[in-house]
Amino acid sequence: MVDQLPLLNGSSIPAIGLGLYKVPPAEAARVIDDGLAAGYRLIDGAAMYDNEAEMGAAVRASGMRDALQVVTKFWGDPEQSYDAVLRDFAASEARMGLDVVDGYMIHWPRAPRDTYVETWRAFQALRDEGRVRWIAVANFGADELQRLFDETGEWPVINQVESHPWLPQHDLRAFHAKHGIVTQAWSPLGRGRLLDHPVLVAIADEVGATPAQVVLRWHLQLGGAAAPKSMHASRLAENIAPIAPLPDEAMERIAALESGERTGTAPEDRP
Ligand SMILES: NC(=O)C1=CN([C@@H]2O[C@H](COP(=O)(O)OP(=O)(O)OC[C@H]3O[C@@H](n4cnc5c(N)ncnc54)[C@H](OP(=O)(O)O)[C@@H]3O)[C@@H](O)[C@H]2O)C=CC1
Ligand SMILES: O=C(O)C(=O)[C@@H](O)[C@H](O)C(=O)CO
Repeated sequence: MVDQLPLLNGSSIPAIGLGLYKVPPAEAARVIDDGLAAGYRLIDGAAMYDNEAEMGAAVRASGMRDALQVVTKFWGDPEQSYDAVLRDFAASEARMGLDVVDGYMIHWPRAPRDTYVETWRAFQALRDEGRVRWIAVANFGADELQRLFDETGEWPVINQVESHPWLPQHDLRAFHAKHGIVTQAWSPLGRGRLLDHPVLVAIADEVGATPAQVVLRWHLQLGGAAAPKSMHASRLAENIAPIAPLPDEAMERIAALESGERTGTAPEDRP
């Protein structure tokens, strides 16, 4: 059983979810079926991933709808506004064919447009109408989160941000923890690029696990969630299989890998 992390709205999410970025539409049903068989109960989709219809169809066909949390995201380009949210959400809803969407996220703050607060108000309206269970954001900084709260009185339940041993995001994690926001890591495996790092390979060898399992265990021990992606059934199972807690000295060796290196787009590069 995967750990559950409490959300500010009183519900919870599984600490490990299934990422769908770059899963081709024709492969999405198979990947989701493999994921559900392995134990995933949260699916991290987005309008931008071009596989929402297949995600919705796989969930409807699974016979497990009530046990699953289906997440999608508002891309916000070419327009990020109150009306654009209502329009894009209706399109996502129609593609997925689900009665309710569990989680809806603002994909990027797009801070130079200065429309993320009105965007958040549209998210609140969708939640209040019962079309979404919980509302969240991705790629927000602490100042942007604070402004959402100051102007609307509500924190997002999750901020999904790039995080892995090269980019642990300690300051942002501390801000989240102070306000009860869950940190959910995207590209939690550094897009697979850090899995052959000698330190991770050595720790994996010492604890009898794989480098991916060590990295995902590190995320859990930081108190956060993660949404790794894989096209392979064996890796999907590997990534969700629990391993024993890492000793403090292993956590310290992983902490020393911090370099600030990103494997994906920085928020300021998505204006
Ligand atoms: N909110 C946002 O802006 C963003 C959100 N995301 C979300 O985060 C999810 C995960 O991020 P993503 O960028 O996909 O990167 P990940 O860090 O999850 O890495 C995925 C890569 O690692 C490989 N991999 C996965 N498991 C293993 C394993 N056990 N051993 C070896 N290699 C492995 C995969 O290969 P293979 O598939 O061949 O197994 C793939 O190449 C996305 O799918 C998406 O849902 C991602 C980016 C931005
Ligand atoms: O996967 C996502 O959700 C994204 O937004 C990514 O495409 C992200 O923009 C990125 O890192 C592309 O390299």
